[in-house]
Parts: sequence; structure tokens; C-alpha cells
Amino acid sequence: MSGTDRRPTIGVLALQGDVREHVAALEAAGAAAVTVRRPAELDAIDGIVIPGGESTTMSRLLDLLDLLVPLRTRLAEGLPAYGSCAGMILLASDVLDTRPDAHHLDALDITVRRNAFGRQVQSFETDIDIADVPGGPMRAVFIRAPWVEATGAGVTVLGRVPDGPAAGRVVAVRQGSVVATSFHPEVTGDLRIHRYFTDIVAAGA
Ligand SMILES: NC(=O)CC[C@H](N)C(=O)O
Repeated sequence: MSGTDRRPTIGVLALQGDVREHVAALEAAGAAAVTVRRPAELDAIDGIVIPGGESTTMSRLLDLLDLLVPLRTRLAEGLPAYGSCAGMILLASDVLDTRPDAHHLDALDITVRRNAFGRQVQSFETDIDIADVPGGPMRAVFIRAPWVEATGAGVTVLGRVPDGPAAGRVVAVRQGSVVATSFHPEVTGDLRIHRYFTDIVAAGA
């Protein structure tokens, strides 16, 4: 990012999942979005989005493409990150109900339970108030989503399921410049989470 261009460059991890939707949402939110598939591409970004998809598949591809260690290192050095759904799982420090050989990135001090909502409510939508994000409740789309079962001391809860069988479950969190949601704002056209993250990246870039 140069002095005249205030648009931060945000990478979207492009191994699998809904990459295009995040690229479009980031561009619409005012960021310059680029896809990331190779370790060298990590050098050119001010922040990264890890999309929804399948966390164990992404974990395997991260390993196969030699991205796991460089990405974990960049995150440990403070690279801002936003993860939706599978991206939340990958950013977590602890994951329940996953494959024993699945890797995660340890960027967010949370315990998440994968596919937590169970068979009856695997995919659903609801309106959720997100702390720090003004403008009223946000339509939240959940697709075989995780929830957050425990948060470390530095983690702020941004949103919970308001009602129904999973009422009170934590589904949006922030720790410093790392944000995660169990749901998929990239599919609704509501750009507020992407703007929120773009502002976090711009503040540090
Ligand atoms: N929509 C999603 O990203 C689903 C996440 C998926 N269930 C996983 O475990 O990775």
C-alpha cells in the first residue's frame, strides 16, 4: 500500500471454497483483493481472508502446497485475518470433532466445534446483532457451521445466536486484528463484516 493509495491489499486463500464471493465482497468494501495459492504470495498482502468450504480439505491442501508453516508464521507475526466458517476452524487454536490429522493455524485463542449445529439445523439463517458493527442486525447464513465453545482471555465475543435450539452460542469473535464468523457474510451482499475487516487491515497496514 503506497501513501496515496489507502486501499489495503487483502489476500483470499484460494485453495478451495467460496473464494470468488470473498474477492468480490472485499473489492466492494474498498480493499484490493488478490488470491493466495503460493507461499511467495503471502509477502504481498496486508491481511488475509480464509473462506468457507471444507476445513479438513483446506488443511490438506495447505500442507501439500507448503503454505501451512509460512501462513502460520505470518499470522504469528501479526498478519490480520478474517475467517468465515471453515476459515474460523482453520484460524482456531483448538478444534473439536475434526479429523485427527487436520491442521489448524493457531491464530485465534478459541475452541471451536466443527459441524456443531447438528443434523436438524445444519443449514439455517437468522438475524444477529454484531458488536462493533453498527447498522442493525445482520442476516447470518450458516452452512454446516462451527460454533465457538470456549474463548481465551484476549478474545471478544462479537455475536451469538439470538434464539432457537442454539440460542446463546458464540458465532462471531475478534482477537486483536483476527476476526472470525461461523456464518457467511460473503453470500448475502451485506458488506459490513468485510468493511469492518478492511478497516482493521487499513489501520495496521
Ligand atoms: N460452510 C463451511 O465452511 C462449512 C465448514 C465445514 N463443515 C468444515 O468443517 O470445514
